[in-house]
Amino acid sequence: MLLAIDCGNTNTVFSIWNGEAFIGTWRTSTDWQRTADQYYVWLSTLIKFYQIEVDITDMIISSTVPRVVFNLRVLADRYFHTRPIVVGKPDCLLPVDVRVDTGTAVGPDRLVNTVAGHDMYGGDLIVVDFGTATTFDVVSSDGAYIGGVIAPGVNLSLEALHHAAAALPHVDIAKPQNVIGTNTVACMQSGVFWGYVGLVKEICARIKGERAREMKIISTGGLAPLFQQTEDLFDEFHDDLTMHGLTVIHRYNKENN
Ligand SMILES: Nc1ncnc2c1ncn2[C@@H]1O[C@H](COP(=O)(O)OP(=O)(O)O)[C@@H](O)[C@H]1O
Ligand SMILES: CC(C)(COP(=O)(O)O)[C@@H](O)C(=O)NCCC(=O)O
Ligand SMILES: [K+]
Repeated sequence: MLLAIDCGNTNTVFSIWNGEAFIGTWRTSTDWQRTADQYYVWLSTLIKFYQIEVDITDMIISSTVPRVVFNLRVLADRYFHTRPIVVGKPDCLLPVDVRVDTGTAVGPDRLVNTVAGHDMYGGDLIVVDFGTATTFDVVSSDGAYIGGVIAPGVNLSLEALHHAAAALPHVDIAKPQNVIGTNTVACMQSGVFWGYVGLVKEICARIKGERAREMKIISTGGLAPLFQQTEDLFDEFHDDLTMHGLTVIHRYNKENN
């Protein structure tokens, strides 16, 4: 069985797969100081709670936080006696090309999203991932990652308002009923939510313009469901796109490495 780990700047998601069959998924906050022993206690407790038969033989990691990889490697070695594939490392093969400026270290999550998008939807794609940051990954007709856009994340934008302005409270994001807010919280939610709708529309339109072609827009990430509530920003929504990409990359490395 495969343990696939997607570590973002906010959350780390563990998923277990038996070939193509999905077994289970659990989420913890990202903390580079968490040790291999702590991960194992947490994971084995959940597996026991759900009464799942698990035999992990393989592990693949994508991490936007380089420091967490050390303890995840120890987890693989000590508890599962396996050497993990780490996306972005030279010994991890990718089934797609990466066409960016020399020396650019593309976020591994963006590479994984590209592979998943290409596997599921072919080419000419824009993958929008609403995580800590909001990323737009542009996928060419042959499935290559050819660049994209990085914008501040939705929660990050709300946090920035709260931190910089003494009278603005901490606010959770929600879709506001109206654009004109009649209280502070509604005003802040409106600015970020509708501002984001505009940001997504404008950036996607300009990407399509620059590429001079129609492109399919796919959304994923923790906050993607929020924007599913608004008028057709996206052609597809895929909750666990990144996890799917990790299984594809794992299989590709098993077959070719
Ligand atoms: N179901 C949810 N409802 C509300 N906020 C969420 C949910 N899941 C994640 N978030 C928030 O969305 C943001 C992005 O989450 P996530 O996609 O896990 O980020 P990352 O991949 O960067 O760790 C975080 O600020 C997180 O707190
Ligand atoms: C842009 C990101 C911070 C997004 O990370 P996330 O929101 O998923 O935690 C991550 O992909 C990253 O660190 N990228 C490196 C720079 C690049 O992709 O060009
Ligand atoms: K992201």
